[in-house]
Amino acid sequence: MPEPLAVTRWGQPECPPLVLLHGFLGSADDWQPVASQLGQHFHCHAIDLPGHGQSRDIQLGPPPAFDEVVQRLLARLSALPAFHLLGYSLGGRIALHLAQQLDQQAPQRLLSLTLESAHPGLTEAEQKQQRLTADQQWHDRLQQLPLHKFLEQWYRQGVFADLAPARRQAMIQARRGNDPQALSALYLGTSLGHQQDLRTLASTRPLTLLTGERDSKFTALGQAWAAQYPTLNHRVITGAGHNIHATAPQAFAQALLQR
Ligand SMILES: C=C(O[C@H]1C=C[C@H](C(=O)CCC(=O)O)[C@@H](C(=O)O)[C@@H]1O)C(=O)O
Repeated sequence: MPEPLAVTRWGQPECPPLVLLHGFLGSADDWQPVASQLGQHFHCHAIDLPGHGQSRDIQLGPPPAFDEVVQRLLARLSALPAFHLLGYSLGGRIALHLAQQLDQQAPQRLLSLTLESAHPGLTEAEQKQQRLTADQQWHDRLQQLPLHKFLEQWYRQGVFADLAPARRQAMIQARRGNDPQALSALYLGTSLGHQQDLRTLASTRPLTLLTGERDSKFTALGQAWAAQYPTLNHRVITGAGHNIHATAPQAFAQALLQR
């Protein structure tokens, strides 16, 4: 019996369950800025993904790993008849794969799907290969550099351009407890280069995408996705960047509750 994924629970047990999936380098602790507000409306179940947080020792097989992560999540959530699902960035990409599986197996179990700054998938084989190459290069830096130097480079990527120096340093400090070896399998196994193009989910179920006004890349992705699938509920959060729940927690919680 494989070790279960770690889960942190809070909020009102009598309220509807909300499952939360953090992003790369994160953990259940990442939801702290919005925990109080979400806990008033949901029974929150924040998962630590493989290699992260209290699931640090949970490892995955060779890439691609989306199916394996989805099976681990289904095993961890088997006691929940139905739940709302929220995923941030890498966690949102995993949430898309989980939603696809649930929609095929037991669609009634997924009460709603909300993505925060998550890519729906690449469409061309060449794009996927280029992404796999880029992610391998980031992986190699993660293994070779001191972690704080990796994090300095990581949080200077374009999607994090909104971060003021103090906020960037706080992000870096919050991530310094990670184990680069432990992070490796999830990062490579759930690379965007391995992800399916799951845009069509926006036409088969209610799907909300939140992007930050100051994250031009993912806001543009959301606008293009909504143009192709007008049923996508794309909300742009004013003043926020890629990590909306950290930089605009009030607006994030309000958008989630209004979805
Ligand atoms: C830089 C890009 O993509 C990466 C950025 C965000 C994702 C993530 O999980 C970040 C979590 C955080 O540090 O707050 C990550 C992912 O989805 O795997 C991406 O690799 C980009 O330009 O697409």
